[in-house]
Amino acid sequence: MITLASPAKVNLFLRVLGKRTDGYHELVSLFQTISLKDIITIEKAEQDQLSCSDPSVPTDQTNTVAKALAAFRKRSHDSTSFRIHLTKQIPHGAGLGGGSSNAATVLFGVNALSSAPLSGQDLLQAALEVGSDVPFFLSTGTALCKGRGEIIEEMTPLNEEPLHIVMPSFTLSTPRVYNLFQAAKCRERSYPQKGSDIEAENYPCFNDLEGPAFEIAPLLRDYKSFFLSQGYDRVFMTGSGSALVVMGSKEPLLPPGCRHFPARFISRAPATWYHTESAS
Ligand SMILES: C[C@](O)(CO)[C@H](O)COP(=O)(O)OP(=O)(O)OC[C@H]1O[C@@H](n2ccc(N)nc2=O)[C@H](O)[C@@H]1O
Ligand SMILES: Nc1ncnc2c1ncn2[C@@H]1O[C@H](COP(=O)(O)OP(=O)(O)OP(=O)(O)O)[C@@H](O)[C@H]1O
Repeated sequence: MITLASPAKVNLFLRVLGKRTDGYHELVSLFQTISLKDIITIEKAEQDQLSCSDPSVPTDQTNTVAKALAAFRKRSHDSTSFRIHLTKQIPHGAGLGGGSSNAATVLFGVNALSSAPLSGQDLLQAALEVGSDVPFFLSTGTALCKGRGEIIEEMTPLNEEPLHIVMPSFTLSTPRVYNLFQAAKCRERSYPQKGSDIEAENYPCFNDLEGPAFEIAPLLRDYKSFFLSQGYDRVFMTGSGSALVVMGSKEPLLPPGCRHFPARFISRAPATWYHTESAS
């Protein structure tokens, strides 16, 4: 049996360039893994069995882990069955990529337990089949991502920064947020075009999806203003929301009903996976 950490991500900046003919949006985003994590155990078994500590997460074929197993088998032609258990701590519908991270972690784990039939490139293709955010989680933790998110420029780790994830009592649907995105309503901002242009201690923090997300959930705009009024200068939504990121070490005062997760940036060494103890 192996036990692996499955970390959340934040999008430190997320620029949406426009809608493509295939329905997806073209992005440029600085992705970073953080210490908030799920724990996944994987072992070989007589038949597939998926269980989860959170009863609100489906354990059928719609679970990203089941999709990852199917994508692995399609390429490896290996029919070994696995018992997989997810201990969830990452809130879902949050823009923290929890389901995507679980899928990448399982791709890494079953490939390792099966003596690595898939190459790194095969794993990336299997990952993209599951979702746009999944390939990033096969990186070492800091990357400038383009395209749907699958064109990954790995970077050296950024400076350690404490942050706070604030999770409202409501979630947001990724397709719904993208559907409301209007490029014309977005403020033009300059952003680094290459990973090598990004400084470890100085990078922009913004999210072009805040406009549509705040339209769906106006409370989120009030929450952002509330944190800015407490003196934080970097407050932004991650992914398609609904979680907000508040950068800084001081613990923020929370609006009623919100949950709070202190976190920090993490990375992994190539050829290993995220350690279960490397997260808070
Ligand atoms: C918002 C982010 O989390 C930023 O990292 C991602 O772009 C979302 O990635 P994800 O959750 O893996 O999304 P997917 O499962 O691939 O796509 C769900 C839906 O989101 C929309 N979608 C997603 C990614 C993208 N680049 N453009 C899109 O328009 C599409 O409507 C798609 O049908
Ligand atoms: N392994 C999984 N973990 C969490 N949710 C899952 C998983 N598999 C399927 N889901 C479903 O996917 C939905 C979105 O979960 P996820 O954690 O990926 O959201 P998210 O934080 O919005 O992610 P993203 O940033 O990738 O859009 C959940 O509401 C849940 O029903």
